[in-house]
Amino acid sequence: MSDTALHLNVDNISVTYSNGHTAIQNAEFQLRGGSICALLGVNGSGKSTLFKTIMGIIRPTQGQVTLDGLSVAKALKQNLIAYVPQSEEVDWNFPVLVRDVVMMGRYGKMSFLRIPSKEDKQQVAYALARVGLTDLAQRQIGELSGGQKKRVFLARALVQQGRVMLLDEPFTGVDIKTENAIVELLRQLRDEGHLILVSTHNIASVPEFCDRVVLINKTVIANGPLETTFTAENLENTFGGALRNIRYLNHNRPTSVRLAQ
Ligand SMILES: Nc1ncnc2c1ncn2[C@@H]1O[C@H](COP(=O)(O)OP(=O)(O)OP(=O)(O)O)[C@@H](O)[C@H]1O
Repeated sequence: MSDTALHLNVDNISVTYSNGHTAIQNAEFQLRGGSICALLGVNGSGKSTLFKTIMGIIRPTQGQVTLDGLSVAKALKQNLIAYVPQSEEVDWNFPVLVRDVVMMGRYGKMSFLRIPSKEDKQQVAYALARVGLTDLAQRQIGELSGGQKKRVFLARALVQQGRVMLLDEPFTGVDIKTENAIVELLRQLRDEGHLILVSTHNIASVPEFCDRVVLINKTVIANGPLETTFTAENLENTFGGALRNIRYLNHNRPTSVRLAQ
């Protein structure tokens, strides 16, 4: 990893919603570019809240998030962060074409008139090809399958060319072929120096493509390289009774994990 790799610093943040509920308390970890990190935790453990805080959608009540020393607001202005939200957070009835949703990822690079340049159009075409959606560019987003919808937002994040990519449950509702295609794309982005933070409930797939893990339950239970952090003990501390069928390999590292229904 080069010295120029980007640094994401989550510095002792706490987040309390307006109803008084504290979703994150004293969470702290650091990540660097050129890695794929899994964000793991039970339902309601604060994963989406953490993403939204890193994206500047929610302000922490304590602590701060910085990227290469920049505040989130400044990092966003420089288009450093791209976000692939959970599907439920998107209004799929909004009448807009696939191509236009992807073009939204270029808005930060356009003048206020938002007239796409040749470069903008080329980037959109390239991103659509990279996620295998070229043939669906003229479709309304509401007319896509679950997996295709995910890929539209991946393409939008790609054209933004952010150095940090946050993916909230990118594998939910997608078939195995699409999951493999997304994983391959994430690997390529990692190799290009991007920092990928991905929340997933598919714990069994984590060792296949992640180099690091952050385990959370309101606060950070453990974080670090896969080899030392993705351990049965840490997973049990994070998921408790929800874990079943852990098969252990060397070094106490699970090779196969299934969550109880
Ligand atoms: N807008 C909100 N106002 C109040 N509480 C909220 C709000 N959004 C989330 N919460 C609460 O904050 C906690 C963390 O929620 P969050 O959505 O971050 O969890 P998550 O780990 O992403 O869950 P999941 O795996 O189910 O997507 C939960 O207890 C949730 O009920």
